[in-house]
Amino acid sequence: MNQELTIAFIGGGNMASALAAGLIGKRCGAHDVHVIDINQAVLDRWAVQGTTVSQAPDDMLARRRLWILAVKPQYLKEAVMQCRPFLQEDTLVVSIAAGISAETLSSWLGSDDKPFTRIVRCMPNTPALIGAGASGLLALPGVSEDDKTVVQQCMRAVGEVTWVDTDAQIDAVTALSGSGPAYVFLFIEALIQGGIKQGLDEDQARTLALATVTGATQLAALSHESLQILRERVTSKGGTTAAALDVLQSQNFPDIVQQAMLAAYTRAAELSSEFAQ
Ligand SMILES: NC(=O)C1=CN([C@@H]2O[C@H](COP(=O)(O)OP(=O)(O)OC[C@H]3O[C@@H](n4cnc5c(N)ncnc54)[C@H](OP(=O)(O)O)[C@@H]3O)[C@@H](O)[C@H]2O)C=CC1
Ligand SMILES: O=C(O)[C@@H]1CCC=N1
Repeated sequence: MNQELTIAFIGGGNMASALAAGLIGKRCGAHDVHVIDINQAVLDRWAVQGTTVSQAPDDMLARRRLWILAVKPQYLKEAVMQCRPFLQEDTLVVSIAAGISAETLSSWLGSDDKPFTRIVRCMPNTPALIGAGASGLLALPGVSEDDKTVVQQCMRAVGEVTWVDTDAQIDAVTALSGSGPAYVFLFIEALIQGGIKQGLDEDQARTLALATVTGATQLAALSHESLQILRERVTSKGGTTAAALDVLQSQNFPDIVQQAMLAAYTRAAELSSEFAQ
């Protein structure tokens, strides 16, 4: 564990909690983490874990090397402006906010003649809570290789990591893995409801649905075969799976998923232009 790493979460809600659950104990101790959140009930939940907390930025923030900006995009500029006076030369800023570009953050954190460039945009997801997350990362040019390593090691502590080159690609990561757990949860909910409609009780349907999605995912990850081959192995000619897949294909299931992803991507771009500069 790297005891040198000190972290501040600006915004201590769902995603900050998921990240901290993976980071505390692996990358830092609870006492190395400072949480700033306007909501006292949220802070009370953090304080019992042994982190320091405050409702507004203070000197503790200046003493935290890694800042993780974790408020909703709509509140990010206000939060950044409140935190900016505490920024140090060696502060490394990671923003997990959907849609807000690295360039916009750079202008908020810096001044016209000196934009702040030690910024990494990160798009994580909530399975980070159990160390099974997936994150996309984008570094501004001011980020050193050492800083990139720090961020990469943090995010590796909570799951898979991939670096991308553009804000548009971070929006694509948002549409795929950032929002993706919600699509999968909806699919599992539908499987459970389908099982119940066909006569299973809720516990049975839930157990089978979760085991099916986990098993299929693990098989896909461990197998050397393509997803298409794995799918075809389930699909006996004239059998039950073929009947089900016919319905999914005729309703354009792949297209529906891609339309949903496009809506997420488009919303990220909207947030970007709404809050730019
Ligand atoms: N949830 C997810 O799956 C993912 C979220 N993200 C991104 O993470 C960010 C946080 O999302 P999420 O954790 O879901 O949101 P939450 O609303 O759960 O958490 C944000 C917290 O920040 C607090 N807050 C608001 N304004 C300020 C401020 N000025 N200073 C300090 N704290 C403040 C909020 O208080 P209050 O509730 O009282 O307003 C809330 O407790 C978003 O930008 C989102 O795009 C990225 C990937 C996945
Ligand atoms: O819904 C959102 O906007 C955030 C970003 C990705 C997941 N949750």
